[in-house]
Amino acid sequence: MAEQFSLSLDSPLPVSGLSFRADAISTAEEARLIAAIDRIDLPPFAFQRWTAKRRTKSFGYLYDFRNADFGPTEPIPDFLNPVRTIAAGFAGVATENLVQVSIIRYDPGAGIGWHRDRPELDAVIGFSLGAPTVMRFRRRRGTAFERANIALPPRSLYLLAGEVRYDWEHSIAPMDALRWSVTFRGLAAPQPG
Ligand SMILES: O=C(O)CCC(=O)C(=O)O
Ligand SMILES: [Fe+2]
Repeated sequence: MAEQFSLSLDSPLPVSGLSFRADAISTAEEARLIAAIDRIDLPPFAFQRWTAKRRTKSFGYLYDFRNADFGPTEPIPDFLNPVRTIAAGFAGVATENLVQVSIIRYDPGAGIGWHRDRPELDAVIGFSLGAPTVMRFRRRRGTAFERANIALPPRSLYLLAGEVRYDWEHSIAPMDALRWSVTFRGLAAPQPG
């Protein structure tokens, strides 16, 4: 039978490798980021021949889901420097290690389906702006799924590393109000040999 966890902010985090910080940025910084993001052209996410409702753009490195190409792309814009520094401090890595960022705009009706982030990059560190949402986690256990949720209020920050990054999938149900996310990813540790 699948177990259902529900999380309030002062409960211990239910999945190993998951970290969370409320109020990681000020409301003024949130407004500054949203205004800067709104000046960027965010195309709808394209996967093979489909397009999704969420709009997204990556900087630093790009995994192109249309053709599975992974490689360098436009540099991370300067307006993201303050949050890049905060994300690095939160994850305990050097700022230069956060080589990729993806910006997503979820208009009403847009969500993100169950997935694990691509393995080309390592830690995943995400800021939430705008409407609050819930990130859902699941991992297969025999014939059922073990499940967990975390509330993502605006201006909060989460880190997915280790188990939650590699063993669990995550998703966000279609939103009913506008939300943006700014997600930094770190270089994977060099493989031995
Ligand atoms: O919007 C979010 O916080 C999650 C984004 C996400 O899961 C992803 O870009 O892989
Ligand atoms: Fe993801």
